Amino acid sequence: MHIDLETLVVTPSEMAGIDRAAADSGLDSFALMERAGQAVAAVALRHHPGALRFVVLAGPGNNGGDGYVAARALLKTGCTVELFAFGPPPTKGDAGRARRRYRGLARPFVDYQPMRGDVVIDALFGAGLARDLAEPLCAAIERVNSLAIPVIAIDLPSGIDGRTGAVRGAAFQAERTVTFMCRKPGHLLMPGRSFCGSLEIYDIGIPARIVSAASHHLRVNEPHLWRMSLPSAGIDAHKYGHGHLGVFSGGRLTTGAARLAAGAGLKAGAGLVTLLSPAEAADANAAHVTAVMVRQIDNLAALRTLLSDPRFSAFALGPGLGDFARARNYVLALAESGRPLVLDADGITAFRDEPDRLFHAFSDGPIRLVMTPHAGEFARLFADLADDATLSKVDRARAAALRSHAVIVLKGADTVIAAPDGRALINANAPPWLATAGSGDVLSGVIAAHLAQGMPAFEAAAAGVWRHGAAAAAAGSGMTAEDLINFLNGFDQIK
Ligand SMILES: NC(=O)C1=CN([C@@H]2O[C@H](COP(=O)(O)OP(=O)(O)OC[C@H]3O[C@@H](n4cnc5c(N)ncnc54)[C@H](OP(=O)(O)O)[C@@H]3O)[C@@H](O)[C@H]2O)[C@@H](O)CC1
Ligand SMILES: Nc1ncnc2c1ncn2[C@@H]1O[C@H](COP(=O)(O)OP(=O)(O)O)[C@@H](O)[C@H]1O
Ligand SMILES: [K+]
Repeated sequence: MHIDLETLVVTPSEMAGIDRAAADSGLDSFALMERAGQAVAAVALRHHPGALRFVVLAGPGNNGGDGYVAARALLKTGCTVELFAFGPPPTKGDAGRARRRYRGLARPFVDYQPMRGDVVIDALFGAGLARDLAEPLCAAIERVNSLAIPVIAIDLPSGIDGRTGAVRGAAFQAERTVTFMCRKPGHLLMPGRSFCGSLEIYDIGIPARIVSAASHHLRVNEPHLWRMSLPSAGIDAHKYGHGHLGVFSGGRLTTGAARLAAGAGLKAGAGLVTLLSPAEAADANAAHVTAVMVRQIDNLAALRTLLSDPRFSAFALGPGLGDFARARNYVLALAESGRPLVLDADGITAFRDEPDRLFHAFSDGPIRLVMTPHAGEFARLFADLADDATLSKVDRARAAALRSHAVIVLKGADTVIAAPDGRALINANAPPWLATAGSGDVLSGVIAAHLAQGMPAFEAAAAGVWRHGAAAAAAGSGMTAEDLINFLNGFDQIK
């Protein structure tokens, strides 16, 4: 069986379990450290063959142990190497052994004076970072950062929490980070990701089955995880075979957001898309669309009539909607109808005073609600989860999915997609220019188009987030939300 470590993400505590399982299976743990440190030395030499001196900053644990191995390997090649030890130098275990085999000088950390021309090997803390860094460490790290000294971080830039991606006091702004076996959440979640520089994942020889057995369904969002759920376009395809998506429009002055979602839905593959518009905005909508249709829906009775047409296969509600009472009534009617729904923006905010009513409405049967909040909208429905500083973004999205019986797309530079069954993905293909007015509306439309075509909710959301990021990358900086729609690729072009 092929085990895919490429997309797997393991937390530091899972990694510690993997370490133990590897040792229990008879693997030589010192050999793992040796390979880790050697890999770091090789990376340092490959990228900085002309360094004036390599400065290894070694901590008291196994991250430090990797640093002693790297220092020994670099010394052997004739480089200038200086090692500064923070805290009590390791005496026991693999790190103690690595320290004893290093024959160079180990000076106290406080003696380190950063100089231009240094290349720092950051071996202070990795997976074992347990608390905020104290002041002398923070000051030293900030000094290295301010001099723009290249830093090669071992496992994680010291100061980055591997579980949450948070900065614990201060962190090295690494040029590159060398990690082992697979990525950790701190490499992908913000702000951690922005401190890692380019990431190299090195296989130090822990069997894949041991790594995957200890992990808990967290992965990087990549097409092969959902490609098999994509709708296929047969030669005899009919437009209704690709579903009919209904997108609810806001009032007279706020119709643009729904039109972005509707346009994106059509481009993303829905067979038909209809804007469901209040009377006051129907003309404005009709004047602006061509392939997208417009239908007037002014009240619950009209919506119920529409829902009696079984060809409407999914809905998107929220972008630019405005009227919260209307939003709640419509959402509850949609829940009753059993149709899948993407709930975004005002559709989410509409339930801020009674989130349980929303969750209850979708609590039975297969998952058919996808919510796409940014952090602010998330806090409106899940205030306790948003306020709990001990939770990572993954923990938050997972807990919210479980509570709401919905797929949660918690947006941002590091969008997390989570399902009630615990599956979670971190998205990593979105360029920063995706943060532009209306791009969230486009995302709602793409995900809703996938639902309309019958994709399961988690895969629909994951594929939507990825296609959205890929479209932004293809559109390039300076794009607008309208441009983004035009750069959505067909399913057959997803590599
Ligand atoms: N998993 C694997 O298979 C492999 C893992 N490998 C490597 O092991 C690394 C994990 O090693 P690790 O568990 O020893 O933790 P590590 O990051 O060295 O830190 C722990 C030390 O730091 C200290 N400390 C913590 N926070 C602190 C703070 N704020 N301020 C000051 N001190 C603080 C803490 O002290 P304590 O909390 O006990 O007081 C303890 O002494 C991993 O990142 C990878 O590089 C490789 O060798 C290959 C195989
Ligand atoms: N720094 C960033 N890098 C990449 N993508 C981002 C960044 N910030 C936000 N995004 C993405 O941009 C979109 C913004 O959506 P949203 O917050 O709803 O804005 P709007 O309401 O203007 O559409 C989301 O898909 C989000 O994941
Ligand atoms: K480190």
